[in-house]
Amino acid sequence: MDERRGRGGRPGPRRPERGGAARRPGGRPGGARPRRAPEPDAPRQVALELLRAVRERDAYANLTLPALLRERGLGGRDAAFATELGYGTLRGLGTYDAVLGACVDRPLDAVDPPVLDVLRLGAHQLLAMRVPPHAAVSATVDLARVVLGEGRGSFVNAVLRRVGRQDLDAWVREVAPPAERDAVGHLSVARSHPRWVVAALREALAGDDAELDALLAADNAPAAVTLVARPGRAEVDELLAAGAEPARWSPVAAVLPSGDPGELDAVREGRAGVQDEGSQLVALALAAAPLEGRDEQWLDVCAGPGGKAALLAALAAQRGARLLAGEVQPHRARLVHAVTGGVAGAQVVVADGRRPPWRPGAFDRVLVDAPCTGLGALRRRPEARWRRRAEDLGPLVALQDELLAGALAAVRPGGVVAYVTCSPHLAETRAVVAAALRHHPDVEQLDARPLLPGVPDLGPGPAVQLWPHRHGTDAMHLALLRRGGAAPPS
Ligand SMILES: C[S@@+](CC[C@H](N)C(=O)[O-])C[C@H]1O[C@@H](n2cnc3c(N)ncnc32)[C@H](O)[C@@H]1O
Repeated sequence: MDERRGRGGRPGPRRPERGGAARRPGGRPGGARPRRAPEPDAPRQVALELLRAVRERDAYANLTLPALLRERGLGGRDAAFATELGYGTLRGLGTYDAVLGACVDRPLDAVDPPVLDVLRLGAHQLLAMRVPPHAAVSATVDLARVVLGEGRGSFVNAVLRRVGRQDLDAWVREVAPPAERDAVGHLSVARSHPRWVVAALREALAGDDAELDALLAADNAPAAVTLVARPGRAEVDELLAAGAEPARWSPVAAVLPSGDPGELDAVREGRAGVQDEGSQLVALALAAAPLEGRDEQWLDVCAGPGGKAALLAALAAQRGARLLAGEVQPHRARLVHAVTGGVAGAQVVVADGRRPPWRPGAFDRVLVDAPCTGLGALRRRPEARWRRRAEDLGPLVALQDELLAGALAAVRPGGVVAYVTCSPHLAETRAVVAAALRHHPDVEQLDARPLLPGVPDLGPGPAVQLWPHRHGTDAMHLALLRRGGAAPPS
């Protein structure tokens, strides 16, 4: 099929309706109307601009989309539609490209990238949204005509008509390798994750393919907006009174079912914040870890942008302890300052956790929330799975090893280090901890599971592994390590 062939499109002007049938304006008596370009459909245009920004500028979708919505003045249902279309298309790219590959008679990388963006948007509407098929095709073709020109419009029309000939399940049966022959390849296409990511998650789930399927499906669903009431500064009841609902696990969490969290007083005033429940649970676990002797100085080695630092600083202040938050990037250190600034004893310093300015052995509790692949937070970052490469692992693991060694040097004998990643990848979790235990014979790993009271299915221990499909949280990993030796007097 040639995208430049023919001048397709429908006769006469049409206004694409979001989610509904294309509507014809009232006809004029007496014959032909001059041909007009279709009117732009703002939510679809916004979704298309989002795809382009991610593709061309490596933009972060979760930062770009809100700005585009503001710029276009979109709110309410239009904003929700643009969000579902843009984020859903980015998440589903792997599946949609496999389908489109069967509908276009050339390799997809020979299709102009802007045309491919439009085709992907059309495929998402046809295969995963409740948009009537004729409206999905006509509104997307109109978008192509407005943005790319008439000839591209007829190419898009022809391809999307092929896509629409069967539903998603039928397409997956046709284009994915059979699960019996290639389970990883099948799930990679069916659940739209890169093959190396599926293989890594499968290993982390000990090869249980039913659980793996549930995890990959959970990655494709938007995460709930979870709030944290920072202890001593806000109460969960205040969040509930403002429209939030009780959360499942964290005693300081509430879930906001709809609306802008920035409109809640407690969030605007920094007494509460937006934070995944898994992140809350690992910070609460570090604060609750049993400790002999002094409990005055806490350290967060990798604090930016500051979600866990804000919670730890509040918990420390309640007990008369103080948090020092380190962060290597100055602009991220400023973000940490913004969320911890009002808390007694909290301090922020720009520092490299591998060559830190603080005294060895000075801290009683240390958090190292290490930079990682982020494979546990794919629900929140629609494009992240396509951006990460398996080759990123080596340098990240080397950095994680060094940062954990730095944290173990910073903690006093008898003190506790929490090693945390928002990735369940075994190379970033179990292997990093095993290497640290090998290199530090005086360090013992504690069973972290009892420190998350009431949370089931945390894995075989001693580390904790949370999962989106089991707990509704990001896939946070927590290992708790205690440095040996006699505790200093309190
Ligand atoms: C996973 S994020 C931490 C998230 C943070 N704990 C929170 O809850 O908001 C990792 C952070 O480590 C920082 N980082 C990377 N290398 C570092 C280093 N060598 N020393 C200190 N911080 C580092 C990154 O800039 C990033 O802000």
